[in-house]
Amino acid sequence: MTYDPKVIVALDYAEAKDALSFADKVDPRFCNLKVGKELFTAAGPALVEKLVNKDFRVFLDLKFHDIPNTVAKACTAAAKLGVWIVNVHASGGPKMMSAAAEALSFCHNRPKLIAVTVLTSMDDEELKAVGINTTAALQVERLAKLAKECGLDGVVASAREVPIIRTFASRPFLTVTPGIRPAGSEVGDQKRIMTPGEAVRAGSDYLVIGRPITKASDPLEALEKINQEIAVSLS
Ligand SMILES: O=C(O)c1cc(=O)[nH]c(=O)n1[C@@H]1O[C@H](COP(=O)(O)O)[C@@H](O)[C@H]1O
Repeated sequence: MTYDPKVIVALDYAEAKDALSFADKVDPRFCNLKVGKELFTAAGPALVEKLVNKDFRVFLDLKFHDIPNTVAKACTAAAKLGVWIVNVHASGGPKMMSAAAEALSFCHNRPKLIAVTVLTSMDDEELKAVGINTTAALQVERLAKLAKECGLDGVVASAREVPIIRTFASRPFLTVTPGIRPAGSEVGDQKRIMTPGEAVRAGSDYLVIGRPITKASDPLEALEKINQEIAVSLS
């Protein structure tokens, strides 16, 4: 594959048919796709394999967070689907992350393994509510360092934290950033947001974008506009 689109469209649909209808209209040159908990629970591995067979790079976003053995086995099962990226929660700890990385090292067509640091829907106050008395930025820094030490390929964080991550983890360590909101779009439940242009200027490798595309009156036009904003910001 010679193309490397920066957008990962979050296919947060309730049914396989909606996801497939979107995938039928877009070209893998213009976006990657993400299958998350809602769609995977409804449609399962068969849908993931269909998207992979359409030549899309698929990020299977199941955010595994369990004991090391369970997460390692779940990652191995995900690898068998031919996905591009799988993820775990960094707060599952270093033993869990290392077990996942080790399990994947034995897989044919090894997917990239990335760790969610602090969900983009959380701010400092939410962190405090779960007993983490530091800022989201410092917690992202701590967990991203841990993920790197455990041999992961990158992290999920907000684009706001990418410059901090880049001080200790240069490419090819990946920064995958949800919480992307084009200017004027609805913020919804996201807290640590940036526009597509700001995110790529901050150094984000891939931008995870759901509702601003999937809920737009014309999703393809919304994707095209975002791709244009990214191209302008990179030029
Ligand atoms: O791992 C993720 O993809 C993820 C991590 C995170 O911290 N925040 C976050 O929003 N996501 C996912 O990114 C997508 C964002 O969707 P929108 O808020 O609709 O753009 C959703 O599918 C989330 O599950």
